[in-house]
Amino acid sequence: MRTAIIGAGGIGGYLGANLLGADRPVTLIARGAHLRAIREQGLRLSEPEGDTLVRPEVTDDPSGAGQADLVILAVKGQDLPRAIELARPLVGGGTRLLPFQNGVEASDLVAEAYGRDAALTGVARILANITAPGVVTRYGDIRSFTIGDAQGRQDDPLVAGLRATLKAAGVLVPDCADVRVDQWTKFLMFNAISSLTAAARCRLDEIQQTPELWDMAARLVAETAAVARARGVALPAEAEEKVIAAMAAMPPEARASTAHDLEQGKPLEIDWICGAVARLGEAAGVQTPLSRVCHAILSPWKHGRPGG
Ligand SMILES: NC(=O)C1=CN([C@@H]2O[C@H](COP(=O)(O)OP(=O)(O)OC[C@H]3O[C@@H](n4cnc5c(N)ncnc54)[C@H](OP(=O)(O)O)[C@@H]3O)[C@@H](O)[C@H]2O)C=CC1
Ligand SMILES: CC(C)(CO)C(=O)C(=O)O
Repeated sequence: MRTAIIGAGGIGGYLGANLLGADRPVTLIARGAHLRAIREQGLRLSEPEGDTLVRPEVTDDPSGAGQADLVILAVKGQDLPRAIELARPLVGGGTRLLPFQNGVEASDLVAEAYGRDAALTGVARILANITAPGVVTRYGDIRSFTIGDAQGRQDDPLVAGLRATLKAAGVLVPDCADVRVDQWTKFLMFNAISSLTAAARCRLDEIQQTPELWDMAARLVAETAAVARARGVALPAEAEEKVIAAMAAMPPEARASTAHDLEQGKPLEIDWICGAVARLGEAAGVQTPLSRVCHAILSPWKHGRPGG
């Protein structure tokens, strides 16, 4: 399986290093100082268990890279439309494209460009980021990647083959009856912690200890669940309760990547998170007042720190 990965950060760097460590052919599409460092020194994946150094083919121009069996789209939501177009020379008749963005719309965007059969659905649960040019660091023990076809099913032989390849490379790829349900279940949690740890600029324990904020978290979970159900997603009846219990058990210092991006003055994925809940809710006739407020509060920072 020839794999191309667009975006060599937390997700793409982790998956690329694992595949390369298992001698699978991978081309990374990277840019800037990270690209130059990977080209010169290789890509280092630093994990609690130790470091792995791999020397991938790396480029910012996939036009000479040839077609791939699998293209992993591992950029932030706001960079996905550009990455989907950048993938064109990598895509042939049998190529599948696997997006891992937070939110619930990536697979549909891929399907619009390349057709529903080519688009896969991916849900990433991991804590990893670029800590220096050429270096991706993973924290803690969460690291799983739920993968299905565009409908969220895993029984397609190609999806089974792809999961087997990733599993053989050491990547955790859980069984899942409906990956779209899993994606929305993560989104229930992510919209709440992304919106609140960013908008309130605080850690999860500070949200838990502030009754007004913990109440807002529960209401954000409920809004997202209402939008999911209005769109026909078969969330189990106890989904909200389970997500709130899981949020209560998360590490006290937890903050979503949105909060880290805000602090560092980087662009925010909010159009794909609280903005998406508001937009999809409006289309489905569901009120989402808190997602709207969080999106409005964070909007001045959407393209990075205002003024620079
Ligand atoms: N990292 C994590 O722990 C988790 C991330 N996710 C989701 O996964 C998605 C990917 O996130 P993550 O891996 O953290 O993102 P990162 O920012 O760590 O990595 C993305 C990389 O892609 C690069 N990039 C963007 N556009 C292009 C392009 N056109 N050509 C080449 N390189 C490009 C970025 O470069 P530059 O820095 O120059 O923009 C960056 O190096 C997001 O939607 C995120 O929410 C989900 C679960 C956990
Ligand atoms: C919440 C978490 C860490 C889970 O993977 C995440 O997706 C993010 O912060 O981007």
